[in-house]
Amino acid sequence: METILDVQNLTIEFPTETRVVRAVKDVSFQIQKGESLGIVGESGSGKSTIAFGLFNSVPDPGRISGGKVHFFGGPNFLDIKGETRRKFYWSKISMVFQASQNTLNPLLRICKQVDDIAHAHRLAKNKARAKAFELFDMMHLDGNRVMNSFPHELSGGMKQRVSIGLALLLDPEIIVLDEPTTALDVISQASVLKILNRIRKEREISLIFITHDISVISEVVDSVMVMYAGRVVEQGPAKQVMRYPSHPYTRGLIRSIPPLVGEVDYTKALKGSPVNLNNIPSGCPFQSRCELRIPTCSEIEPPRVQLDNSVEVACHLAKMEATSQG
Ligand SMILES: Nc1ncnc2c1ncn2[C@@H]1O[C@H](COP(=O)(O)OP(=O)(O)OP(=O)(O)O)[C@@H](O)[C@H]1O
Repeated sequence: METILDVQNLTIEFPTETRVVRAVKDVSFQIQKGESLGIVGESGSGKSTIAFGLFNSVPDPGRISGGKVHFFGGPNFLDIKGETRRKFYWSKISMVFQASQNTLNPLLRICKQVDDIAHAHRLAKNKARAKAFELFDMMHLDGNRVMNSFPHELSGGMKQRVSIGLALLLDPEIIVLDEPTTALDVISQASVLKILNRIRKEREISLIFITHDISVISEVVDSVMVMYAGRVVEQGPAKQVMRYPSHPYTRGLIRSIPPLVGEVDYTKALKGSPVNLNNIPSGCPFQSRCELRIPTCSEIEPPRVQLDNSVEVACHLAKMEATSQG
């Protein structure tokens, strides 16, 4: 298997007036060619900041204070600057931003936006348009109608599929999708995910899905990384994590998924709210919401332990269970 992306100990900080907020702490993961990874966690857990980190474009006043990002076994991408870095985007790795349908230029017909991308990357206009037709067709869009439309003439779901189509225009090898389906109804969500999965398989593209909703991606990703307070609390093959979640937070996220039929049981929902990054207690950042906490949880931050099922988890209890079984 070819490693397409290797992220090692990525740490990203936002200095505030009183202290430095560590929005992403020591995050490591790898993606192989054609593989998909889901990054999951509640709002504020650091998911989007990781994506900006991969592109070395963390918004001010943020800064990457540690770690390395290697694409295709190359040098640390965080050391690469200027034009080389810019060219790399879109052609090798591209991103579909949160509410990306709103990032389409409202003043330009879609065909003009295709031309702009072609121009910026020195691609022949007719080739780019032909490719866009092909991609829109794959996204179940009527190419003629879409190409001649202004964004406001398209529905939210169509615009989202156009954005994804545009992200594929230069044949990137990795696409990062930040909440790609949040603005869509359930049917459009399922359809967009199905299409993306098909494209991934056909073209062997690697995908990173970022979402707060674990139910959205559980069926379409190979592996899952669960984030809490900027840390990875559980990470491993999606089937294992979904079937046998080891971290109490992951269990809470899964229990909070509303059933497809019947009443929503609010007693199962995750209790409390995410920890304030300005004021993380010592020990485990999840301790105040954890029903299983033990004294050690308020004293020592749990180290990551590797379980038998290839899952890594940062929880004292999981570590104790693993040790007692092993
Ligand atoms: N521009 C910024 N200035 C200051 N702090 C920031 C900035 N962007 C992010 N942060 C900090 O980083 C934390 C993580 O933000 P991030 O957007 O990565 O979370 P997220 O998990 O993607 O949530 P959401 O789904 O709501 O975007 C925030 O809670 C905030 O403390």
